[in-house]
Amino acid sequence: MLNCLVIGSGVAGLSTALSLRKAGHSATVFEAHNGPSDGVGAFLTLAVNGFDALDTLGLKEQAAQLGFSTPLMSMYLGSTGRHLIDFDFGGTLPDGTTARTMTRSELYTLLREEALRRGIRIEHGRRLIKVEELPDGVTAVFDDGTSARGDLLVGADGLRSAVRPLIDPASPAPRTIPLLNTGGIIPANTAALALKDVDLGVSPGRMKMVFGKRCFYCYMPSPDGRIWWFANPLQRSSADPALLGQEELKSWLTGLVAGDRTPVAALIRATEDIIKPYSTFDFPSVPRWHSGKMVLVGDAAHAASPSSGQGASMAIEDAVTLGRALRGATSDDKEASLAARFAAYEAERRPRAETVVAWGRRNSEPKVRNQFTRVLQDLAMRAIFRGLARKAADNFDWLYGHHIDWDAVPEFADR
Ligand SMILES: Cc1cc2nc3c(=O)[nH]c(=O)nc-3n(C[C@H](O)[C@H](O)[C@H](O)COP(=O)(O)OP(=O)(O)OC[C@H]3O[C@@H](n4cnc5c(N)ncnc54)[C@H](O)[C@@H]3O)c2cc1C
Repeated sequence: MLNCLVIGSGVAGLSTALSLRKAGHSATVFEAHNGPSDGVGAFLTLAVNGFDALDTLGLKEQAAQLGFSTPLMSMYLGSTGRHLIDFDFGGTLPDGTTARTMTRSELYTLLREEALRRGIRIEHGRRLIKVEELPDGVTAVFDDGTSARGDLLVGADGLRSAVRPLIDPASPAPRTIPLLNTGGIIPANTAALALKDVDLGVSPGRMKMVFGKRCFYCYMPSPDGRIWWFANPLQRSSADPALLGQEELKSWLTGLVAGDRTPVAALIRATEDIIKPYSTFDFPSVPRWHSGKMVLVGDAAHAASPSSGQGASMAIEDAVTLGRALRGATSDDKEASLAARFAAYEAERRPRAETVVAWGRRNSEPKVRNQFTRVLQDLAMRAIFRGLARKAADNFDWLYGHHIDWDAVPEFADR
């Protein structure tokens, strides 16, 4: 058995702690926030590959009750309102589970409660500032002057990881993506009143994605009457959008979508609390995911653009793979054995995670988005769009519908 210190209580940290427990180890999670933290953004869509990975932690059934099923995406051109194509959001598992959209707190609460149920301690208000590597383990030092001893340390501390530079001081800084993000959720009662004559053009379970000229946006109704939306403005405002008040924010955003033939302006107006636009980031490539007794998971290792819709699912896949790589390890093992296990984990995860990062980045460039829109218009005019787009739809499957046969992934001992 190993005594594992997990830094960060996001989706990566909590699922890694669960996976390590499942592998027979003890795990303690240390979180910088004073209380439970639900991360940035109001909601996320968990794709089928995320559910597949959760299944190995025994959580798929509960997770499949969260939020609402979102199996389909429909794409539209904002300027003409033209419907382009419907995509299957990465398939359906044999038992009928599809991608689901949920609030972050729903997913985090599920993971936290399961962690506590399995005897995992979550300690809040413990910000890691230093790690001392010892011949027989590690000591994590926190900013409140306390410390903790363990056999190994997992950096699940997100985009601005404190563990990453300890593993490799030359590791790059996060890259800003030219993609602002904003959005909101309209409660059912507001939606029923303010939007009663508005035709959304989609029903629950279908995410409507619109390529506007100056803004890319998505919205979807949930079965309980709420309406969820997010927007990526492709043009900056003259003032820093993060400093805009709600009314200024509404008029900037409605200006960006003016002329689009969709009801998004009404959605923006009906939202009481629009999320302040914030910049988004990714990493080109983190040279080393592990060193000595430290290893990275989740965004700390491979933050991808939100436009990939995959960061949370990738984090869960990491967690499961690391747990498998550490199965059977003990605190008596030599350091070389731990290094080999970490290397096996990294070899399994790096290619897929970095493909997602690269793919997300490509989709985040406004230039590419505009070109994509033009190409789509062009293809539509030539009336061969549908055939080609169907091919493109197949291309989504490697990402969202990717099914890892976890039983076939060799555990470390089998390699
Ligand atoms: C706008 C937006 C939309 C997104 N939409 C989706 C989506 O639809 N689907 C999807 O799968 N993914 C989505 N993602 C990506 C997803 O949110 C992230 O990939 C995922 O949350 C990463 O989880 P994590 O646990 O690695 O990092 P985080 O969630 O960042 O968690 C890291 C934790 O570590 C803590 N921490 C940091 N430093 C320290 C320290 N020194 N000591 C102790 N604790 C520390 C932090 O407080 C935090 O709680 C989206 C991201 C954004 C920004």
